[in-house]
Amino acid sequence: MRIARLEKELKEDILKNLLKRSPNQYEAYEKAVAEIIEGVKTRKDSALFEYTKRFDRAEIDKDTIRVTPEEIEEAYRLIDPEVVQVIRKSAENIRAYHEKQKQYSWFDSEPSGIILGQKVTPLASVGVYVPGGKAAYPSSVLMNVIPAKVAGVKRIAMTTPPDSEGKIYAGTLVAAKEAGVTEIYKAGGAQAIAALAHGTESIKKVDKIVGPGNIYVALAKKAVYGHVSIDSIAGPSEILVLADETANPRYVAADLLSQAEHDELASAILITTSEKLAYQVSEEVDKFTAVLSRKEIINKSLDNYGYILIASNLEEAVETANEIASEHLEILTRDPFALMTKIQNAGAIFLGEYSSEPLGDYYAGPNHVLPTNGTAKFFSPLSVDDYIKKSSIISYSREALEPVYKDIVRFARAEGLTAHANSIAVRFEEEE
Ligand SMILES: NC(=O)c1ccc[n+]([C@@H]2O[C@H](COP(=O)([O-])OP(=O)(O)OC[C@H]3O[C@@H](n4cnc5c(N)ncnc54)[C@H](O)[C@@H]3O)[C@@H](O)[C@H]2O)c1
Ligand SMILES: N[C@H](CO)Cc1c[nH]c[nH+]1
Ligand SMILES: [Zn+2]
Repeated sequence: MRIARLEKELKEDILKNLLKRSPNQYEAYEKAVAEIIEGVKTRKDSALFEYTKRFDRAEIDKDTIRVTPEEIEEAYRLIDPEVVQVIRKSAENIRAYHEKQKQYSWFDSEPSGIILGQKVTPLASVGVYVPGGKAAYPSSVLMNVIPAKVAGVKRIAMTTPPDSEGKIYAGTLVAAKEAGVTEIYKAGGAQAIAALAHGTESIKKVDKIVGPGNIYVALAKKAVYGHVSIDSIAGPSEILVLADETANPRYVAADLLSQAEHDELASAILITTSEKLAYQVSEEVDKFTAVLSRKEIINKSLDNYGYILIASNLEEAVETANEIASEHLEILTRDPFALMTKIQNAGAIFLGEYSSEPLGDYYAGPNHVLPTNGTAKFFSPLSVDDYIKKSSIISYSREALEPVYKDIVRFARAEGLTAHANSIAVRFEEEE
């Protein structure tokens, strides 16, 4: 991996390079995505099937697009029962964590006759995109669906690309069944997002689309936003490791590669105060990569967005980490908790040498759909909040309104809105 000293210019170059991965920079893909969305919007199922044939090489029609109960039963037969057990345990952890995020309606009432409150309502329908191009992601099924179930969403329509035989990976189907998905469709990419947003003969429109995906998926979500709601746009995976001389170089290398293997556009960055560690990690990266099955993707992503940066001190390391605002941040230093308090921007923070990133991807419970491309500066992990909406509750009795109504009338008149003033004053006409 390339090793460099962390200097101001280099820091700026790296940030620019990382930001190139942002969906805002992908004009080249935008046109293709716009055409796909327009196609599905106007020609519905027929366009959806056509694009599925073109991009996934699968023959899908109105009779085969929706996954049947028999296909799900078959998936359970195909999948190793021990994997089913792990999916169940992991689902339990995810459910327990997200239950703590649940928000409840509340009402405050005062003796004067004022009731104020907030009513929490789950969204009625959600579309969950599960990526399936370069890898299958049963874990992402759990991460997207379980918070929706905890929130109380009734209709959860999942889409994921089929393989060239029109099938979906058995693990993805098992995870969907375990998590409680109500409908599963064989559709991927921008065409799936368009179908969920605009509806087709086979897929009914949803209110919100969530889930990560490649550049086509991300841009399609961006394009349909406003017509439906979306979660934040989770793009290619990222890891940033902050390490000092106490870190184990094999662990650091392994953790960097865990995210580099996702995608050629994934990013893996080490910032360390130890030059010795920098060189050791680079060696370990080479050794691991040589024997890893996804070495081609890894090599490309490391060439594109892999860096080992040597910082003069931990303050400089932390400052850079905050600017990069990585999706995942691992802290492998003498006192990780002390450093964590200085972290302003990161999607998920992993502390200590036994908290490797995949623990969060699969098992611990917090969501693995996290802000990428520097958006951890203002976005949060996917959560139960993404699946609810709130309504304000206001109720005043006559006794509560009477002492304040003239103030409200005055305020409305000050805005020149006499109908507003009238709607308050009309209730006290006899006192005027
Ligand atoms: N942030 C997260 O939580 C998270 C979780 C899992 C995966 N990911 C990321 O999601 C991404 C998954 O990407 P993927 O490609 O494996 O799967 P994907 O399902 O997102 O994309 C596959 C689809 O892309 C479309 N496509 C491919 N080439 C196309 C072309 N030339 N023109 C138009 N459409 C085309 C096809 O329709 C195909 O079905 C990776 O970047 C991975 O890092 C993120
Ligand atoms: N690391 C990914 C999010 O960036 C999530 C994932 C799913 N499976 C493995 N990893
Ligand atoms: Zn991962």
